Amino acid sequence: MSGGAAGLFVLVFFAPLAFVYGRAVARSIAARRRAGGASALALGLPKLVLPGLVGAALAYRLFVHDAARSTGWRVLDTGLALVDTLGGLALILFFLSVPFVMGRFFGVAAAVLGYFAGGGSSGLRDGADGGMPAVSPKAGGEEGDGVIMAGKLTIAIDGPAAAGKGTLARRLSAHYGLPYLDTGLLYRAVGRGAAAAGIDLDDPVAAGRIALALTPSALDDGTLRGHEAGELASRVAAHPPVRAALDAFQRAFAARPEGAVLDGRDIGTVIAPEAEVKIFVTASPEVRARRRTDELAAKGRGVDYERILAEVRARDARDAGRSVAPLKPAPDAHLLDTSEMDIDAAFRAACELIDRFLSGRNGG
Ligand SMILES: Nc1ncnc2c1ncn2[C@@H]1O[C@H](COP(=O)(O)OP(=O)(O)OP(=O)(O)O)[C@@H](O)[C@H]1O
Ligand SMILES: Nc1ccn([C@H]2C[C@H](O)[C@@H](COP(=O)(O)O)O2)c(=O)n1
Repeated sequence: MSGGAAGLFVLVFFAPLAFVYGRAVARSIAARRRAGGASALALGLPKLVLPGLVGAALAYRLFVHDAARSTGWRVLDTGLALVDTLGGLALILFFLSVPFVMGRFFGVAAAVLGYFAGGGSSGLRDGADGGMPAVSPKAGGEEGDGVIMAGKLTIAIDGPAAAGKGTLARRLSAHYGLPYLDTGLLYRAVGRGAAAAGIDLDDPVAAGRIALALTPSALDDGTLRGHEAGELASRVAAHPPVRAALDAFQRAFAARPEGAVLDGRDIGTVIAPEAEVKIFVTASPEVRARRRTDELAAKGRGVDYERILAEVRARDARDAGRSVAPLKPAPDAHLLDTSEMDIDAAFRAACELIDRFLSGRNGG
């Protein structure tokens, strides 16, 4: 076998091992990036120095060695001989060095492109990460309504209770063919889990433990969307350990290569500050309470508008007043006040904002 063919064989043979190692490198860069804020490229480049040198020596040995002739320059010839010897040594150790070199390059490239960004702090894993299935990987299994997009599009929707975030987010997800994550559902599952376990909802450590143990099956409970689970959610959501435990899953979802739609309270400010489009949906407390009352009445629940209004106000105050990730618009969010808009009008207004962004990006 020629040197080139042997080299190709070695690369293909070690590709699976390099993939596994590279994925670990990408995850570690993603975790450090979240902790320190530096870019994936800045964190990844130093990791390429040693594998770069070893890789160059290996490549020289595998692909150039046979063809190498004297250049007539003594210093250069000595240098190349040294490189050749180093490559030979690396070849001897190739069981270690080839997957290491390939894996490092693959891992840094994956981290820069945003793959494998999940840090794995809770039992939840984003399906894009090769782990457990995502909450809603596709918009109800539909393709987008004929919208073809080039490049990532993450849409962050935030706003107070009953503002219409979920209604809008689901329609945008279907329209643009993006996966959707209702982040409130995560906090609802933790609140419900904490109540079921009989722990004190104001105990941050105990609630944090429930969040760490959360698995996707806990999200299947249809009653989580109810009013009571919302109140429990709002209480446990104020605890830093709870938010920290749910952080990696949400960030990984937002960082999917194609993008995603997420709705919640801190998507534009904390979870996906790099989102391409951020919308802060709001409406007056009276309008929101009216919508919620009508929604519950339509389900046959006897509800009192004044009580719902008081609860909406109390939830707003708790969500906006907490010290971690409070409800507030990101500085670059578009405000969408739907007090005077029906669902279709709110959807059209959001699409206008998003389409304007897309056409600007495409140079249109
Ligand atoms: N623009 C709108 N006009 C009229 N009704 C609306 C509008 N947007 C949403 N609704 C209705 O208001 C109710 C609350 O909407 P939705 O559940 O989407 O709000 P949300 O912000 O996701 O609430 P939560 O904070 O509980 O997650 C639903 O009954 C929905 O159909
Ligand atoms: N990103 C999020 C999402 C939700 N919460 C908390 C605060 C809410 O009152 C509660 C329920 O959310 P909903 O389902 O009504 O959107 O969960 C949060 O703190 N951060």
